[in-house]
Amino acid sequence: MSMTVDIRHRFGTFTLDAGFEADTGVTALFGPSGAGKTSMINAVAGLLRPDRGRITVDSAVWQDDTTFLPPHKRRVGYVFQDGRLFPHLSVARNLRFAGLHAEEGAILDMLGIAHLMDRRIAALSGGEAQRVAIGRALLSDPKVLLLDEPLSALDAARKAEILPYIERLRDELRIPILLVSHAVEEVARLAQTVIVLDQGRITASGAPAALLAEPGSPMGPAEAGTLLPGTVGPTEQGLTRIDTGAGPILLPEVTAAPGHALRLRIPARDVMLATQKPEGLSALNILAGHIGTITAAGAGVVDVQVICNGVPILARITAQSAGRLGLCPGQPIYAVVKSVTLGLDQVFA
Ligand SMILES: Nc1ncnc2c1ncn2[C@@H]1O[C@H](COP(=O)(O)OP(=O)(O)OP(=O)(O)O)[C@@H](O)[C@H]1O
Repeated sequence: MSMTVDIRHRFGTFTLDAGFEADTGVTALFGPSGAGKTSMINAVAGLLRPDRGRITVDSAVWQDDTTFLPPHKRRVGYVFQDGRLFPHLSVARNLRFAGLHAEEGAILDMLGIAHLMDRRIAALSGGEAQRVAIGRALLSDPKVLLLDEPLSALDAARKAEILPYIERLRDELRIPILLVSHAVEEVARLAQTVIVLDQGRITASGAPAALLAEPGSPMGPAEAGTLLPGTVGPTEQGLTRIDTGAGPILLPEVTAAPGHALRLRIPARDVMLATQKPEGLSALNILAGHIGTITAAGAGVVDVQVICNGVPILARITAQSAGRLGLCPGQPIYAVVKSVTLGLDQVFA
């Protein structure tokens, strides 16, 4: 299944003018507050009627110059930031409001909420309530699932609890999922494709790893970094070795079992460079490589791509340091990764 969205709409001085295609899986709409993310998904849901637009889902036209399907004729599941459930009613009653569906059991299992049916919404954790809200959206058998910052109201522990369920939806539902988010960690973990919106326009799109690895990243210069696939190795003295293409990386104990595949996020600002192999350093991870590109990444800073065994790692240093060290492409270099910055919140499957 796939959808195409192309919208132009004016709110006073703000103009939304953006188009994209989304396939099965998660497409993230990413950008700062006021960029137009919610307006985009509201237009998909039919809650906003854009001045001009064309929206198609598979072969069905939801909007074009002569058509505008009202919201109830669009097969969308919409999950709002705050869930919008009826707090005084049970989970079962809340779900019934969406109507019954033959695959109900499978959806409840997929979200891990089957055992919560008799509980009142008010007695659920924030994460459980959001899973119920997603369940309610799915029970209408939508062609497209819209998630508007579904995790933003949750604390870190609840976020961690719900993320695997959203990953299951991504992997098992055969429909496009549009995820509105301004959290890089979330997008990096969940999305196959990121659409970066700024002031109503698309400024970049692509796989999160590719966008983050671009010097001065279009997802925000402060976010530039590396998403590095790895495999969990042995744990010794509280440190787990992750084997990556760029070399082994040590992390404070990782709970995933040896052999488990995961990805590390290494923010460019947490990587230092040394022209000689450092000795007597508290940082544990020193990767040998050579310099690929050196690109200006904002006022007084450069992003240096270090190629380690063919794998690029991004380092953010001051332009002054780059000059002082005499860095140039092709030069042998050591990337020093401060292991303390690789917390478990940045390690995910
Ligand atoms: N109904 C409306 N009337 C007038 N202006 C609106 C309306 N809805 C949205 N806007 C404006 O359109 C712009 C985009 O808003 P939108 O909510 O789509 O952004 P967003 O990226 O989702 O932001 P946030 O992350 O804060 O939710 C903002 O400048 C907002 O003030």
